[in-house]
Amino acid sequence: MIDRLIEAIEAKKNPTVLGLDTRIEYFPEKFASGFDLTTFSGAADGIIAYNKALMDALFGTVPAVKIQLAYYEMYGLEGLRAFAETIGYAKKKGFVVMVDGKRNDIGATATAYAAAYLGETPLAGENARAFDADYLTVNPYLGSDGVLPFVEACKAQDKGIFVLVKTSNPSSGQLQDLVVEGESIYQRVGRLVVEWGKELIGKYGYSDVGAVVGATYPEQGAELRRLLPSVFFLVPGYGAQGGGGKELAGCFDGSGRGAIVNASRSLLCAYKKHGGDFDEAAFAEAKRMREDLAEAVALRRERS
Ligand SMILES: O=c1ccn([C@@H]2O[C@H](COP(=O)(O)O)[C@@H](O)[C@H]2O)c(=O)[nH]1
Repeated sequence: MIDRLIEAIEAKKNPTVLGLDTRIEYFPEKFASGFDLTTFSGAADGIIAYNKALMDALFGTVPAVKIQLAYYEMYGLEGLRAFAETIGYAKKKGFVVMVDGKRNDIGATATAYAAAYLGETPLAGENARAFDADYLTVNPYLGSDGVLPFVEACKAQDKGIFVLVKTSNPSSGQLQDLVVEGESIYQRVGRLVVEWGKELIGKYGYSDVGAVVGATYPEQGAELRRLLPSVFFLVPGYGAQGGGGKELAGCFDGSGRGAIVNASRSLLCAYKKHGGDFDEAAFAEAKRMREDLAEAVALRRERS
């Protein structure tokens, strides 16, 4: 999977993920008036239409989408309908599809999560795909037996995972920065990620088992880039959380690979900044973000 992700980024010359954390409060008034937003079903129809319009506007320039499950679960079964339809449409448009669910549990249950998002669910006599994502985010807190079922699914199905290593939120350091046996927890998790992914290295030297590294901690991003040369980064925290610009140079490697950067609210609500229609404004913001990241990559190349 990782080779396909890298090639998609290179085809679009853009290491950006469109984050589909879509909620009805983001809809501009004119768009909102087309749906019955007093019901889950109307909200789901609106979310599907909003996502499709954004994907239609951005598929030529952005290689991947990240669908944040929480924003679909909050609309109940209808939200899951919107989630499934968004995955289907994203695939039709050629996006690499990441699901941000931060899943984990004991091994047996992790196997069920892996079947749900990356693999196949056994039915009487045959298997079927529930939600056919390319990538899933995974929480490492339960240790190896909670992660290996996802790694097995990556192997069997040519999929990928991003394991939480250094998250973008303000209190991420409360546990992740604790020093244990001479290294921080996030460094230790990073080393485990290398271990988990060592049999899944693709032709560019990166593994299907990647890491989530927050844009809001650029120093740790650069440190982890040096420590974990085979680990590809999903970098959330751009825009609305304050991350971005040349600070992100250290997340990339000397050839400009190694990371893809997510932006959700700054693209979903770009019309509030740029004016005009929400899809056109998202396109303008995606172009600006691509230029911003191109500067970060150029700086990284200069330094190598
Ligand atoms: O460390 C992390 C891990 C995941 N996220 C998720 O990424 C997006 C960010 O949304 P923005 O609107 O661009 O801030 C959201 O789905 C988070 O749950 C993260 O932010 N940090």
